[in-house]
Amino acid sequence: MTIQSGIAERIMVALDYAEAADARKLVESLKGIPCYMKVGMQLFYSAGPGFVAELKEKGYKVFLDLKMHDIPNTVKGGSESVTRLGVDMFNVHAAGGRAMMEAALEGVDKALAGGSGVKPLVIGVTQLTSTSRIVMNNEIGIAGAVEDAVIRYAKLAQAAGLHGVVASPLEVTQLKAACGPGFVTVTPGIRPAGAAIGDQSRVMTPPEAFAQGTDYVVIGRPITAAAEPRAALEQIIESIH
Ligand SMILES: O=c1ccn([C@@H]2O[C@H](COP(=O)(O)O)[C@@H](O)[C@H]2O)c(=O)[nH]1
Repeated sequence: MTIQSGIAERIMVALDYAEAADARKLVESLKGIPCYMKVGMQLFYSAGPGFVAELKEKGYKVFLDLKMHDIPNTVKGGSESVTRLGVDMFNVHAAGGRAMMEAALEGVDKALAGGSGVKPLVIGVTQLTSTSRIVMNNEIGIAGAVEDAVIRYAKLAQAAGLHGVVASPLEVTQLKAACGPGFVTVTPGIRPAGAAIGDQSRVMTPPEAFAQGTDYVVIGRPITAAAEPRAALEQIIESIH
């Protein structure tokens, strides 16, 4: 099939594997499809920066999804280090507060001043897509609707100078209205019709998510757990047209 690169470039494939060899096999099976690759904590903690370098050598854009959340000085140092890896995007928890997010941007600037060439997008995590209203209200202790909490976090992230947020596609319309169309939305919680929802809570199908105006969708298991991952990704791309 002909791959429409415009859409493929906005699909982030979550390489959630324990072994670099398994992630490598998946990447090989998707060869020629210009998707974004997402490296999360499972793969990064086992395979390390070397795997990010491999993906960059293969020409992929890389979202390093480590969701930093610590005191500002530590997040500044972490951000400096991941910027040096040459990632195109990384994230920090907006719940860490404005000073912490500003420190992340300072870390990026420090790495760039030291000669790292790529300026990554720095994205704030709002409410995880596995969090339902009941969990947020009764366990985490944040009152009100999830959308309201997401918008509050997003405005804080924007005030700190971040480029966008991770949220569910259900909040994209409100996010774009509150923060402007240029504020980047990265949306996991994507499930093709009929796919198992698993531990996700706030979900939409790929065409629905793009219809909301999201910039990027993050898709893991519907691709990685499919019998034929390449065919699964191709079907998702096809469904969006
Ligand atoms: O709120 C969030 C933030 C990050 N994720 C990550 O996205 C993928 C989703 O994988 P699926 O298998 O498609 O559920 C995964 O790597 C998460 O760590 C998220 O789901 N929600």
